[in-house]
Amino acid sequence: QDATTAEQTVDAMNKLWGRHPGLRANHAKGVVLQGSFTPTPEAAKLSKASLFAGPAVTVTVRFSDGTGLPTIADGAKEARPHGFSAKFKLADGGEVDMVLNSLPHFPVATGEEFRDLLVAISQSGPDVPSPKPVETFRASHPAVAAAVGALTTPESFARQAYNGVNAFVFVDAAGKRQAFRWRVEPVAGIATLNAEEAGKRPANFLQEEIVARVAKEPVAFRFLAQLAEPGDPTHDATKPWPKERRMVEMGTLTLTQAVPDSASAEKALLFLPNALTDGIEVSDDPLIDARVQAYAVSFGRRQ
Ligand code: HEM
Repeated sequence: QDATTAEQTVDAMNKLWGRHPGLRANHAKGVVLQGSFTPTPEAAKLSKASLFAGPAVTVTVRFSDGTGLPTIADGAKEARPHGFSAKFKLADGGEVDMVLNSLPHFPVATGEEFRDLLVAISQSGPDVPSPKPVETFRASHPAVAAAVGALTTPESFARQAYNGVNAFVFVDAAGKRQAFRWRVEPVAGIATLNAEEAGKRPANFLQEEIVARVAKEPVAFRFLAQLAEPGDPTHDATKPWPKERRMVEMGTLTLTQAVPDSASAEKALLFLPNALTDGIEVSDDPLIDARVQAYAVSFGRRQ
């Protein structure tokens, strides 16, 4: 993907949601917490990454609402998908990032298509006659309706499952490669609100609830890797793999405290889907590079 696509994508986000100094072009509203990740013995068999060799490492997590609107209500339909970003601090000084959200799969397969979708939305205001550009786009991209239709509003950031959507590749000590997708499940279980309940909640209920919850008790998530079988597409994030694919338990993340000054912490943070370590690699999914470029453009604009 050429660099202009990323610029055009962030331009489209800024047009849709406004440009807010110091804040992210997408997932602008968030909250930062801290904890640790403990790998399972199975994890070390799949990947030689030091992250899975143990002992536990420190992790910074940012939960977020969708869109670049910094004051969006957490219960709004547009605040979905909710985001989950994690930065693992390795013993060797390196870092691994995981940038997940609550979509079961992505609405489009490439960065160019995502830019086109955002542009179509920005050209489809209430006064535009049908078929609006976004309606035409959705008609030719059925994965959009399937992805968006599966979204829900959680009762808590701690009661939501998050998906990696993009495929990555584990490399084990013998050099064997295994494509996988991340799935993060809340130990407290999934709990969703219906539209009416979500609409009645205070604007910051998810942000405030997670801070209050972690002050009382640790908040834990299971990290699962869904393993691809030969023939499963790794280059197309619109295509979920069959449900019966093996899910390997890779470890548990336990959040133990909110970061005292979340606003300044999130300003300094940049999560990149290709920030990996020896033993975890990118796949042939073109969205990964598209994301990396767009996140860098957004980061540059929010300095
Ligand atoms: C071509 C596809 C995509 C583009 C262009 C895109 C673009 C962006 C941009 C520009 C930001 C703001 C980055 C920053 O300022 O740090 C962002 C944030 C984010 N995106 Fe994406 N995104 C894409 C796909 C995805 C996918 C597939 C996921 C998850 C599965 C995802 C999850 C997130 C999350 C969780 C954040 C907030 C990061 C944080 O907490 O700092 N995005 N995205």
